Amino acid sequence: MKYVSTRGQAPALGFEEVLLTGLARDGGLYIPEQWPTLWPDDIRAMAGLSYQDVAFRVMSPYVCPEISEDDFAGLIEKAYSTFRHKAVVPLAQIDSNEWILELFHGPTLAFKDVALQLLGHLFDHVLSKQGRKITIVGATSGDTGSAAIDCVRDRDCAEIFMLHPKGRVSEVQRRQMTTVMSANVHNIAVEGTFDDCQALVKAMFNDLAFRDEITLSAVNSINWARVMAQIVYYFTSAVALGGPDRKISYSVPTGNFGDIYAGYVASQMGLPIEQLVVATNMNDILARTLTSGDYTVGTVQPTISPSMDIQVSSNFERLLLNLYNGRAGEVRRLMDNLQQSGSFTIDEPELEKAKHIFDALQTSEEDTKATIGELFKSTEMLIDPHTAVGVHAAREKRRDAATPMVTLSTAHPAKFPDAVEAVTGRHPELPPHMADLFERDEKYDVLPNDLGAIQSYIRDTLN
Ligand SMILES: Cc1ncc(COP(=O)(O)O)c(C=O)c1O
Ligand SMILES: N[C@@H](CCOP(=O)(O)O)C(=O)O
Repeated sequence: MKYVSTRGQAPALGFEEVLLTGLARDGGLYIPEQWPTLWPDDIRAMAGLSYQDVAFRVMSPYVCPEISEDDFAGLIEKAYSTFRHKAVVPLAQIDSNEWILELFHGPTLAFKDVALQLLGHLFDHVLSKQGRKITIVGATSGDTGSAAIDCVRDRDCAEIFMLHPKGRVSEVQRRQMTTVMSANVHNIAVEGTFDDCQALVKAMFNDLAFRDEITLSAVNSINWARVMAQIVYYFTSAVALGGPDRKISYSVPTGNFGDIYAGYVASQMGLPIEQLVVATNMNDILARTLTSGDYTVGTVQPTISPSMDIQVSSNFERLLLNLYNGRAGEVRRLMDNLQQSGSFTIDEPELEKAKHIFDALQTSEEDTKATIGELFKSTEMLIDPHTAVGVHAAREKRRDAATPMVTLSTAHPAKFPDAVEAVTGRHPELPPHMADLFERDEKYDVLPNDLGAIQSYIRDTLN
């Protein structure tokens, strides 16, 4: 499989180089040259298989034979052995024909573990084969950070620098990152928003001399391998609910558009998906764009679902290339507009194409809280605020009550205890391996939102 940049001006790469490269050298994101197809019989044959077996069938066309089938199957086994649920991502029914897909049973209690536990093993495998070391620089609004740190902590092959927006992640999220004392882990609280952190990371990738000097790699969803691993759970959940002989709809709490883009890829590979609902909080740039075509960057507003407090949504660029049928010149035109004026407009035919499968809704803080409360009352289930945004949008935007609707439950409620307790009166408990989180020492540095300052910090730490 070859991968090409969304902007069409970087070399095509194989899987291993895409894994290590992160952002393409022309500023674009890598995607596969074509989608592998899984035919209805291939999908039907997934019924009753373990998550690991389905993961192999879905991902191996992207990875093998560059990594041998045996090695890849072994990496998958190791990656999902750390999950607390045998099904890895179980489904829970919340109403008639309505489900949540629990993606938070990994070590750091968020859906990011599903991809990042695998990424850690892929990095190890490829880097030891090539005898190389990398420096990872990532940006987090709370969840990618701890999941990425967990997957590379104490490994010789990587140093990791994680940028989070100071004061804008939950205390549990911050402590999950800053209480890791491993020598290869470096946390930086940036005086800015998540968008600032992400822009700093992209600027480091676009500084080609710097990126080569430190052998820069990515753990954010700009890395194709992140998206790839997230495709799998659309297949496992659809098959459990009668796919491919029945269409399934999904509602996905959305920020950087990685998780829902993985659903779009699943549909392109052959999974019959009726509808993908883009569920945003008050930071509604994606809901606005998919309604009117106008992508205009606004100011980030803090919410009770902080991991989605994002305006500049990285993976939307991947969808644009698909909507424009691979015409990278069109993506460059839109991205140039974005850089120059802070906005772009999707052309009408491409917007219509998107609307075939995507619906979108912005959920207010009040509706988020009401959904947490309502679900607790009707099912005794505690859900986190991100999941609540998804459930609310699922209920408002559902096209057909006969089609099963699955909301991706992206984080454990104990990551956001204050918001959940305020509504339900019930304190969601952290699992035993994190029970002493609030007693652990923290280690992090605070830096200004300044590229030079952060590059110097990274250079000084590495030397
Ligand atoms: C808990 C949670 N839900 C939803 C999202 C949104 O996912 P994506 O950025 O892939 O759209 C994030 C982070 O991005 C998250 O941490
Ligand atoms: N919500 C994310 C933001 C980063 O998104 P990513 O999927 O591109 O890593 C977070 O929790 O850090």
